[in-house]
Amino acid sequence: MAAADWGGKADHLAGERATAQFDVDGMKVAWAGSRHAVEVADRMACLVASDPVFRKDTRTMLSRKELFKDTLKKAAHAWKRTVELHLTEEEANLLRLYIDQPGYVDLHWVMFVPAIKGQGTEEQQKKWLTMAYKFQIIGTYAQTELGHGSNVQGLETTATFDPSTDEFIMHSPTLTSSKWWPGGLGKTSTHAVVYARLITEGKDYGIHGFIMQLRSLDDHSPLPGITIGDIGGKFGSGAYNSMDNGVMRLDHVRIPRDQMLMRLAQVTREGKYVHSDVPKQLLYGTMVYVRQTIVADASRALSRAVCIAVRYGAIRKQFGSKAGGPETQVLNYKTQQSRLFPFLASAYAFRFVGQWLKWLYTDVTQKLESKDFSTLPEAHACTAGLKSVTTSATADAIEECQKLCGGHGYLNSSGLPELFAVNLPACTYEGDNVVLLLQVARFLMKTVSQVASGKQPVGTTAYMGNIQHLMQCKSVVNTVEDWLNPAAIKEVFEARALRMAVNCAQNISKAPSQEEGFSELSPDLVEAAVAHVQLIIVTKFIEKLQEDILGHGVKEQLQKLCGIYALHLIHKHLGDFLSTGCVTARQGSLANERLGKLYAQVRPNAVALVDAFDYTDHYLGSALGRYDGDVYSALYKEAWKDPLNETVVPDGYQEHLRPLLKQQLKLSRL
Ligand SMILES: CCCCC/C=C\C/C=C\C/C=C\C/C=C\C/C=C\C=C\C(=O)SCCNC(=O)CCNC(=O)[C@H](O)C(C)(C)COP(=O)(O)OP(=O)(O)OC[C@H]1O[C@@H](n2cnc3c(N)ncnc32)[C@H](O)[C@@H]1OP(=O)(O)O
Ligand SMILES: Cc1cc2nc3c(=O)[nH]c(=O)nc-3n(C[C@H](O)[C@H](O)[C@H](O)COP(=O)(O)OP(=O)(O)OC[C@H]3O[C@@H](n4cnc5c(N)ncnc54)[C@H](O)[C@@H]3O)c2cc1C
Repeated sequence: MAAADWGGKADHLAGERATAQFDVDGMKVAWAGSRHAVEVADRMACLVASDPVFRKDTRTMLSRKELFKDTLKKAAHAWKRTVELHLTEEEANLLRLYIDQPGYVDLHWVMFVPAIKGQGTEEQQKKWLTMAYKFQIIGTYAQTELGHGSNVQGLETTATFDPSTDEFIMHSPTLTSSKWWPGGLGKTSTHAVVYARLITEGKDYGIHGFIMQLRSLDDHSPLPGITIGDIGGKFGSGAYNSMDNGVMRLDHVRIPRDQMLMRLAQVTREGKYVHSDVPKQLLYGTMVYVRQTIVADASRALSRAVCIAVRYGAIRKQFGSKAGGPETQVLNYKTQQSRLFPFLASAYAFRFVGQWLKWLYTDVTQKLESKDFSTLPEAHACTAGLKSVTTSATADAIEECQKLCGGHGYLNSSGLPELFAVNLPACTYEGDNVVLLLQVARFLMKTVSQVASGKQPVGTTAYMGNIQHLMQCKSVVNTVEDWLNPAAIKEVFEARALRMAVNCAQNISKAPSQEEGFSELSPDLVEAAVAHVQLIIVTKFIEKLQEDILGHGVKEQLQKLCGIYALHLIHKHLGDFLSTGCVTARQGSLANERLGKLYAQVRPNAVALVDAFDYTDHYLGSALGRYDGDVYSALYKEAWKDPLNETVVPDGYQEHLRPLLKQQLKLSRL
């Protein structure tokens, strides 16, 4: 795919590609999940790359207004192409992904539609989704308020039932109850699922979802009683500024009773509150769904950054050998490899755990449909934990990739600043990462206490059932080669995670109350949660390697990457492994030695390993990450596109620069 994009010009990376020891096409299949997935992704990526409307090379130079209009244009064109080409849902989602410009459509498809699917009755779904699927209405997800985001139960917007008219009165009683942040709310959405406190018969029943029309379908003006606007510019140029995150205040706006999403609870004509026999946590179901998709987003964002840094590292040369030989490719520096290759391994690790999480989510959804709610807590813990660990690691890695590319990485034309700015908020939206890790910790503390009372844990906490062994085992690793053994790796990750969780549980039990103990221990709990989530990622990578993986050398490369992922974590978190007694200092240094050998083995395959992500130059959007490696011509060309270069002498010369220079010249002659 990328080769087609490259159009037959000189391949400055050909030498790198020639050293690959595996079948890149086979790796593309392993990455994408199936041959079919590669094929559909290729077709959609080409469709976007070849359409001038989807150009994005000057995006960071647009004003906010121009960028927003450009986003509207792209979204409308994407919809037109979707209809004209009769794209399937899978194809349409990929088309949107490769357009690569955050916009109202994301919220419409990723949150508004799933919220109605998950929380609406069949009748409500039929009515609203029919319109949403045809884009007759545009929806958003209006939960967060100016005063509360993480604490959903603290939201203040009210929905008071009025039995005399069979309506809810939607109201923002305070400034802090203003809805604040919903994407697409600012200027685009015609409808929203609004979360508000349900009040009926004088009683507050807490947060529920309601469908509200916000704007006229004739002239787009806000409906009476609704004040609405954009919340203002955000971090970075271009980036998330294409999205109209919005503010909304409601002044006693009336909506019919049947616009309360009634799958989980209902209000009768008389105003009686009736709760269905489903857990109330299903109200949070849309967040579980989106958190699961964000793990896939994280692996994609990380792989883009790594692709840019690896290709550029192979082109960029600094310093020669002392004997006056050729200059060294910066990718050959061991420090560059030890900083970059763990990200390469993490991109693959996150991709595979994301594929597994998608499976888990589908499995839980099927169980919920048959009223089996038993796996919901685990689904919540896995989605919250993986969303948190993968997005934090990704944001940090993109920032480091900028540094790995030196000065040129700081240019917008490297693609890295925008990639960072777009993905940084993933650490916050859909749940602040620390708040989510505390949810994982809560789940772990419950599991530890269940294990103590003899209950056998299942799923991702099944390892905790092996408590007798894991609390006292010592790693058998004795040589550098022993760290190649997946069972040895898994054992130390399990022992570390369990011991950290048990330590926390024991310390909490010493506190005056469970709540005080949890609060006091929260920094440790967050670390225990990270250890548990990293164990899940390592385990799923190891399990992936047990599948049939086709293609010459593909499995061998993945084994190396799996080793790098696990061993770099042991190196990075050696304090945890040492303090919990899972490994000795000597075993820690053997792990590091093994890591160095793995980096050397991956080096000749590095460019091919990022080629396997199968990104077009359009999607990558980087002068440094081009498939053909023609970096310097691209940087040079990109510079001239800057509006500052539209004139040789800059605007402002006559008013500010010329008088200054003349004045100084006059003074010097005195
Ligand atoms: C598509 C690409 C386009 C191209 C663009 C290019 C790049 C862009 C890249 C990506 C963008 C694409 C997609 C991204 C999509 C969206 C991003 C944009 C929009 C973002 C939207 C939002 O942010 S919406 C708002 C999200 N808000 C939150 O997440 C709030 C976080 N807070 C909470 O979830 C909760 O309040 C809480 C969990 C922290 C606490 O809740 P509370 O009720 O107070 O809880 P307790 O702690 O007491 O828990 C009670 C029990 O409930 C259990 N529980 C909690 N949550 C859940 C759950 N979700 N599911 C199941 N169970 C849950 C909890 O465990 C307790 O159980 P126990 O009592 O048994 O212990
Ligand atoms: C780009 C972007 C898009 C968004 N889109 C939407 C949208 O479409 N719809 C929507 O409804 N919302 C949206 N949001 C809002 C988002 O969901 C919230 O910002 C998020 O849930 C975090 O909540 P907060 O802002 O209240 O953070 P806060 O909770 O105020 O966090 C502030 C700090 O306090 C810490 N903290 C908070 N609680 C605890 C605790 N219990 N223990 C320890 N530390 C704690 C956090 O770790 C953080 O460091 C979006 C946000 C962003 C940035």
